[in-house]
Amino acid sequence: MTIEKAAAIDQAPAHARRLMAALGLPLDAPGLADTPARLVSALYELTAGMREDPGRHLEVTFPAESAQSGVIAVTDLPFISLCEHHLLPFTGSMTVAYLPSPGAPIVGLSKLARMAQGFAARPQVQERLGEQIVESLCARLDCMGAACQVVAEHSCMTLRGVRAAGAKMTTLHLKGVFERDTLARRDFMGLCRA
Ligand SMILES: Nc1nc2c(ncn2[C@@H]2O[C@H](COP(=O)(O)OP(=O)(O)OP(=O)(O)O)[C@@H](O)[C@H]2O)c(=O)[nH]1
Ligand SMILES: [Zn+2]
Repeated sequence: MTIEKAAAIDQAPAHARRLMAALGLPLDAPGLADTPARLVSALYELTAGMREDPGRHLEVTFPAESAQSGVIAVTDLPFISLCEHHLLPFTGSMTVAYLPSPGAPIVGLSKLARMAQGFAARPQVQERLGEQIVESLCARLDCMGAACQVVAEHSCMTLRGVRAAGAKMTTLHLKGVFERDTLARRDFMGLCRA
């Protein structure tokens, strides 16, 4: 973080306090005294992906054991993101996959999760999140394609507004071989949530 940004974040609890005051919240109540600072701290944590390049996690690779490998996927990957319209969380799970080019290095499994969670830790819409994940895989890895399914519950839609408790959004992004080849797509869809 730059010195300018460090100074700005120091001011943030005072701004949060003004926001709470404008809402008529009882700032003098003992339980709320530290809430402005906690709110800033929580939002800072939930936007950590703004302060990193999530794709850098894909730089840790290993030589492939054999020249021909199949689809590599991580399934049921949990994530927390912030809806950019309301700054309320949306949470769920993802299936993230890529097909390495023959003989190309493969990436450490946890790095797929770190990369995906890094893009999630930004103000997002779900569609962009899935797209950034497949674009990052295709840009950083020697692969024939990448795919990502995201299934999430948006609290802006379940806890407020239309209050559609339990409603979920599903998005699918397919690139390269997953877009062109029905067999690769079928393999991927077999790994995804129904
Ligand atoms: N496509 C898409 N829409 C989203 C996502 N997150 C939130 N939204 C929607 O963004 C829209 C914002 O609409 P607005 O009318 O500006 O906001 P609002 O008045 O709070 O709308 P309501 O939620 O209907 O009360 C809402 O329909 C949200 O459900 C997302 O990841 N993808
Ligand atoms: Zn929202």
